[in-house]
Amino acid sequence: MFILVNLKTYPCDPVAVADAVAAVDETTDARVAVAPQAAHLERVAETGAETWAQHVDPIDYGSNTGHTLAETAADAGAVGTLINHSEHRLKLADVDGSVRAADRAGLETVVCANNPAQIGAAAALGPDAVAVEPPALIGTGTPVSQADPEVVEGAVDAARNVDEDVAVLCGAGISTGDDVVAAADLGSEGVLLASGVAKADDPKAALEDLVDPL
Ligand SMILES: O=C[C@H](O)COP(=O)(O)O
Repeated sequence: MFILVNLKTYPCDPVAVADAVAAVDETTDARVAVAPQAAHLERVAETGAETWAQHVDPIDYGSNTGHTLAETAADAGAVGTLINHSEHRLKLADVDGSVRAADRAGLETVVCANNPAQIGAAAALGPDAVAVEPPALIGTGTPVSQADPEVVEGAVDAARNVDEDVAVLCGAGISTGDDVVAAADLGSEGVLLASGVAKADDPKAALEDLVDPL
């Protein structure tokens, strides 16, 4: 299982969480990675934790003020990027452009989408993975894998019907090892989560709980 921890703009210490990610990754067969804010990419990558960007823009080198260039994220140590999060929504053409930009820079891609229909569209753009996240469950602590299993199964089917090589993750409310096991049982190859780790009093203990049953 792939466990990708998105730090969003939560007021956590990104280096401390990254240290915990790196340490827990050593103890498990699961793959554990962290996605800090763009300004923290380099410091986080220096911990040795697998580091992802939260976003890259559909641009190339040039006159693009205030944007995130995929190559710059890669230079800072990112090995992958989220694209089209519910909290950073893109037009379909821009999702496509961001996937192309990430490919150009050698970044792995996870395109997020709200529901199975959008997952099918996202999978058609050829990312490495898609992640289904019902917006209503994000940040609630109610795990999509246990509260809305149909959406995860639907996403797995939708992606498989388009491109069997695109992995499917799920996210929203995931915070325990039981939630991760439930996601795996539904056909998900990973989970995308944030508050369960970024807002935890002890992020390392939260990560240990996530991987414990794997
Ligand atoms: O990117 C992560 C997702 O939005 C899930 O967030 P959450 O784990 O706080 O529900």
